[in-house]
Amino acid sequence: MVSLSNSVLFPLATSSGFTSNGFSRPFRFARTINWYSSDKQKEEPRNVLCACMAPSPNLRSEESFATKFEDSFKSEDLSRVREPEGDSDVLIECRDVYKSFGEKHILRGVSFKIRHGEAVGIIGPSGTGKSTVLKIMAGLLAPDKGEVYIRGRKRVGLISDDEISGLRIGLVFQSAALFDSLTVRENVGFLLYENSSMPEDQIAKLVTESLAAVGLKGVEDRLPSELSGGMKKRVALARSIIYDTTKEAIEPEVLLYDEPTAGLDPIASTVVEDLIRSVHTKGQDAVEKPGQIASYVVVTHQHSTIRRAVDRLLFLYEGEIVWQGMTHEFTTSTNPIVQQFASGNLDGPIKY
Ligand SMILES: Nc1ncnc2c1ncn2[C@@H]1O[C@H](COP(=O)(O)OP(=O)(O)OP(=O)(O)O)[C@@H](O)[C@H]1O
Repeated sequence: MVSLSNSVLFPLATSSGFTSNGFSRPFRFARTINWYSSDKQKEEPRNVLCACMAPSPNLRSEESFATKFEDSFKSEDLSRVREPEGDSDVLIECRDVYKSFGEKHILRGVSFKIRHGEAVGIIGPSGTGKSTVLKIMAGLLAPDKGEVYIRGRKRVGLISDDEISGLRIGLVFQSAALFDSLTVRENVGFLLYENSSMPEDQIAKLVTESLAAVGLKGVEDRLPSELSGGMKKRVALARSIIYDTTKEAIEPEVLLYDEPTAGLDPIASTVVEDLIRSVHTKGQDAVEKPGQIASYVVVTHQHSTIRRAVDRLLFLYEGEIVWQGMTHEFTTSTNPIVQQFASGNLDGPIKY
């Protein structure tokens, strides 16, 4: 399976199954594709893999989830935070994860769990490693030390074809790096064109519906270069929510959004935030239904995104999760790091 430029959906991927053009099947689009994973890292076009695994789901209802978290994260001091009992609904867990780039020690013992039904935000100062955490969760980067568990099973290194399907993880990258030589229709429908047996007119219909869901109409035949930055982001989101409707049941899916509203005007941000909420299906409704986002994680700096699209927050600072709590607890926190970040004050423990 293939991951795409700005949005990625990756049920199963094989490190060995890719051809020289980066795709495991004869490629329908003959034009050259350049893919860059982010603005920060202009990289060579590359193959990105993904996928997942896991035991059969034993997932709890939305109600029990909500109750657990209300109870569990009242306290903001990490040493006092109680973990909810039972881990049967944990979809992704990072346990004591370390990651360095050369001399830069970015992550220094990051631990957290993403449970079925959750809408989690990761916040923290710039350059603190939030995108790195997402890439490690997605299996695009391997931790130097520590473990990533996908539905209770330890992932070994990067994603590989040895793994058993059981959870789809999608990553919507920070930049709007669509395939520049493909039309919007081809970009949004890419996975279906390449990996499904759906007829092209059916895919085209789904593309139009996905675009409509993000507030775009009549752009199917345009190239990315003919779109504004905000429109490109929305096209990428449309691609992240499209799915094969001919499948009866698939694994639950976790979507990871890297700054989905950065650079958008306030109204476009609201459209995207509401879309993120709308594709999220909690509880039993999300179990083994195609196209349902069981949980999602958003890296963001935007207050509106935190308010509208996130229920629980993880605060990453100096390589560790220094605070976590429900969104409504963020602004009333007495943690000096959180207080400084929430107020934007120059004085405080965070030094720039
Ligand atoms: N592939 C890489 N090679 C070298 N350094 C990297 C790589 N990826 C990230 N970094 C560095 O790791 C640090 C953390 O980057 P990351 O993008 O995860 O931070 P972030 O918290 O998401 O930042 P921002 O909020 O500004 O987007 C930065 O100093 C970045 O330059």
